[in-house]
Amino acid sequence: MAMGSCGTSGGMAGRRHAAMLGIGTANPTGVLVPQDVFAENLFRVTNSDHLPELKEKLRRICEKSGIERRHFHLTEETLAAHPELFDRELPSLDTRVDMTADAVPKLAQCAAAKAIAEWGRPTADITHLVFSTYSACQAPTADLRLATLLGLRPTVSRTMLSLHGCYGGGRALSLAKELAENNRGARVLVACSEMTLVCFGAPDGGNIVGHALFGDGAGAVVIGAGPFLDGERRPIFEMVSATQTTIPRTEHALGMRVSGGGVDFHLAIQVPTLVGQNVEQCLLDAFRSAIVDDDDGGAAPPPSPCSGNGNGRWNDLFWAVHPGGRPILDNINKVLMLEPEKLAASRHVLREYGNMSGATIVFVLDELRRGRSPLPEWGALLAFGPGITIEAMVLRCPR
Ligand SMILES: CC(C)(COP(=O)(O)OP(=O)(O)OC[C@H]1O[C@@H](n2cnc3c(N)ncnc32)[C@H](O)[C@@H]1OP(=O)(O)O)[C@@H](O)C(=O)NCCC(=O)NCCSC(=O)/C=C/c1ccc(O)cc1
Repeated sequence: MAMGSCGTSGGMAGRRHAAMLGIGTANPTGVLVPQDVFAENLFRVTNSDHLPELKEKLRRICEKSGIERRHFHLTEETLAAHPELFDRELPSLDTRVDMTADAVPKLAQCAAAKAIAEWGRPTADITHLVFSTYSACQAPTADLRLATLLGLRPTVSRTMLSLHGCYGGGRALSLAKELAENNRGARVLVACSEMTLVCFGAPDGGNIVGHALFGDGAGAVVIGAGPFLDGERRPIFEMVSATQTTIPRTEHALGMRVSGGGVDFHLAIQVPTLVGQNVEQCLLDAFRSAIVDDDDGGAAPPPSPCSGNGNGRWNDLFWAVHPGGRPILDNINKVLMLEPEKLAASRHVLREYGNMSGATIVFVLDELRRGRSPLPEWGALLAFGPGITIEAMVLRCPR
């Protein structure tokens, strides 16, 4: 069924949408843990084998997670040298802050170097940096360290997003779109770098799902709006419109809190249902605010939700959905009546890396553009996190 159009809202002649010009991802090279031995390993290295029922529960959760392997910065050797990282009785925040201060921006550097190389222009042409992480515990913050590692200009305009969790990547991309479209010639580097060592601890009833889900990784994207410069590659995805929605009265459902033992997080069992119940309205709002790029010489207008009832029509799009957890993808699939392959990129990233919080959405975008078959012209990006906040973006794959 073709997406129709019945007059898109707010066509704006001459408007140039920001576009992604380079994408890079990176994972720590140290530890790759297969999910089927994760529970066994975790209980052994944290001296928790006296809790067999909890271990069995983690094993059950791992089996249902849709994850096959995850990368971690933290090694068994480091844990052996720092028992405070798994003994909640011992203060460990200093250790975590010291360890992440360098490791988080260095992982971001690996992803950013790839994104910049693909973009094709000198690093000095980056004008803005937006950095997102849940490991930001000190100032000067990780964005400055990354700027130094990459050799960005001292005039680069930096913004740090901290503790946004899994919607951090979506928020950073949305902010970069605004910066690129409203500052002529701006080239914005988005970097998201997430490391579980800031929240790692011995398993207890409260954090068991997080242990099964989260992994370490970094994603980076260079974003700019036309006119494009010599040497710049063809836009990968245009960022046509973006919305942020907070689901009312769901503050309790997802959260993080810095304590003496690191960052504690909380994931309510209702999160997949809440996301499923609210996602279609967020998408309708995002598509309503999409603007026709009249400059694009005959480009089709964005699909308009006012010309149909939504369901089924969503299959005309490509999908970049943050794989927060397997049931979240299942619920979105069901609510939007998507064909199974529509979420294949999200499921692939979940399977190969787990949930890398804000960085994950960059992995999904990277996976999508590497796919064998051509993508539909229009697509949707979704990311979720504490709030519950849903970031939605209408994307266009230039022809
Ligand atoms: C793999 C799970 C855990 C289980 O699969 P299932 O299909 O729901 O299976 P079951 O319904 O049989 O549940 C298996 C067990 O897991 C338990 N469980 C099922 N969700 C739960 C639950 N949130 N609590 C605590 N027990 C549970 C459930 O009660 C059950 O326990 P038991 O009967 O003893 O086997 C699945 O529910 C899942 O992936 N849930 C996580 C979804 C989720 O909230 N994702 C986070 C989205 S937001 C985001 O991406 C990041 C936020 C973030 C936040 C902080 C940070 O630092 C960084 C990032």
